[in-house]
Amino acid sequence: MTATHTSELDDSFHVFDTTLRDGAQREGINLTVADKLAIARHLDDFGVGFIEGGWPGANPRDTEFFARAQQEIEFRHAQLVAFGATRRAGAKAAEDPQVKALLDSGADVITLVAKSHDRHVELALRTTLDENLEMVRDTVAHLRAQGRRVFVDCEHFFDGYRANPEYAKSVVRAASDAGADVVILCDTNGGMLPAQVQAVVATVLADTGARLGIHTQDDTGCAVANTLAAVDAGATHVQCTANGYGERVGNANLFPVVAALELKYGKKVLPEGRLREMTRISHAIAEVVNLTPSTHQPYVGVSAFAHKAGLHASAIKVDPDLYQHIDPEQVGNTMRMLVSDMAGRASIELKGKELGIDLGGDRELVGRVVERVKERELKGYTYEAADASFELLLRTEVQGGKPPRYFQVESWRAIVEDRPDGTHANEATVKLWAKGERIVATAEGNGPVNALDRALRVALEKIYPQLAKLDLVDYKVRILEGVHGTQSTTRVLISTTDGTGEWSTVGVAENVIAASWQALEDAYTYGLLRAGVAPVE
Ligand SMILES: CC(=O)SCCNC(=O)CCNC(=O)[C@H](O)C(C)(C)COP(=O)(O)OP(=O)(O)OC[C@H]1O[C@@H](n2cnc3c(N)ncnc32)[C@H](O)[C@@H]1OP(=O)(O)O
Ligand SMILES: CC(=O)C(=O)O
Repeated sequence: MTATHTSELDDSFHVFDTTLRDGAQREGINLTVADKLAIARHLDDFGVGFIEGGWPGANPRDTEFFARAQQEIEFRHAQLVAFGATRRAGAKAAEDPQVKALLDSGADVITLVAKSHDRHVELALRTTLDENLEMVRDTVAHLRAQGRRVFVDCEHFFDGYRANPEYAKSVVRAASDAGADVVILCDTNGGMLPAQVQAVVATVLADTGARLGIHTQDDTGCAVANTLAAVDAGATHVQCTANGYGERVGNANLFPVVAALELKYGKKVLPEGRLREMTRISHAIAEVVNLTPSTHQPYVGVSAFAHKAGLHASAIKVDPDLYQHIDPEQVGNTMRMLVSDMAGRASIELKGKELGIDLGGDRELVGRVVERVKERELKGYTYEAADASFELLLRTEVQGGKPPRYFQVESWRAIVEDRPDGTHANEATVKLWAKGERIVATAEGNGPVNALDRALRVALEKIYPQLAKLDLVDYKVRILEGVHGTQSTTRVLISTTDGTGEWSTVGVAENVIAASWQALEDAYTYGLLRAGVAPVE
């Protein structure tokens, strides 16, 4: 059995996470037992009350997960939940191997999925409506007799309620009367809207008196709203998944649901201080499932508190609350200023502050930076995606037009040789001056940009050994429509890391190699600045 539940939260409201069961049903997610254990630790750390770990007996991985989770994880907040179905028609729960596997999992809490839509009973289960009610009663009673706490997920509840409300409610009553602690109304096909959910939950609560929970899928884009509508109607148990992972388009996203409950409803659903860990935990789970975190996810996305419009920035300068619905720190996120051609003076001042560069309230200087950004963005540069190039531009203006410089390029050249056997040789030569020395370096690479990058490194590494730590981690090219009709320009964005941080730089030119060179030069210059190397005079 799982470790004793030690959370300071009471039982009157449940945050139930099903990332490891329904979340794992998302296309593209394929979790190992080690992944599941890692996610369970993150969810427990976040402070959810219940973690549905999977369907023991359905596959060896889920069976192993339950065995190992109970041995290896000391749950501080959550209780582990096993998921399975009601017994088969015409059999006894006590003799059903699937039900036995749920007990064998050792989980103290078991969620049973039950049919509550008459058509599903007849077509999918191929049994009678009465026998389905008996399957629910028998399975719940058997698990209760074995000392387990039971939740019942009423599959397709809302569609079933529309078709046959009395039957759908009779399934809720059967579960509750047999000893289920919570009966969860599921929008399995995800087709509901908030007003419908709210009305049905309120009626079922009034008519059955059962403790109700809510489980929503996001097929209408309303899973979070539907979950909150159910809470408004009296549901006291919400089933969600981290980052909204789940079957088809996904489930109700745990993070906005919990944030809304804590910050908008004033309900204490997490242990003290855990909400501030939400952004970190969302990203950590994305890392484990190997999916890039959505930048625009509410509350936890990197863009959730990123401000681009100049008018917004000018008000934020006075008070950040004027353009933010909460203080980002409440959920462990941070406010960011984006610099682009939509920026005004206030955006630049706030960005300067964020970068630790004192603009000293110099209106003329700030105005010059605004103009320069707008002028360069018109040519195709983009500074919201190239933070390091913006910082170099800002420092250049602060120093009266003198850029931070570590080397002076005399010339560069890249050659691509097409060979008769269809292969290509790429070679680049860079000639530059650094600390009074003229350096000529040549290198080969797997493409002309890679050859240039290597030649630049060869040229500079002896003088600046700090560059050895730098790695180019991303390279993006985009062809931009020409300002004057058919002529087009190329924009290159490069991301670089030194192992402790990452920065992006931009280059724009008619020629992709020239654009890449600009972005490379900025990347290396910024890397040296970050390493604390003093620019040469
Ligand atoms: C809405 C949801 O997301 S519910 C969660 C669904 N999750 C999954 O299905 C993932 C894990 N599932 C599996 O590994 C497999 O489907 C298993 C092991 C559970 C079952 O596999 P199989 O025995 O080969 O059956 P299969 O998947 O083809 O069909 C499911 C069976 O369960 C029956 N069933 C479906 N729902 C229920 C229910 N609530 N209560 C009892 N039986 C049910 C079906 O009628 C069908 O019975 P049949 O074999 O007599 O036709
Ligand atoms: C139980 C469940 O996952 C559903 O009905 O959607």
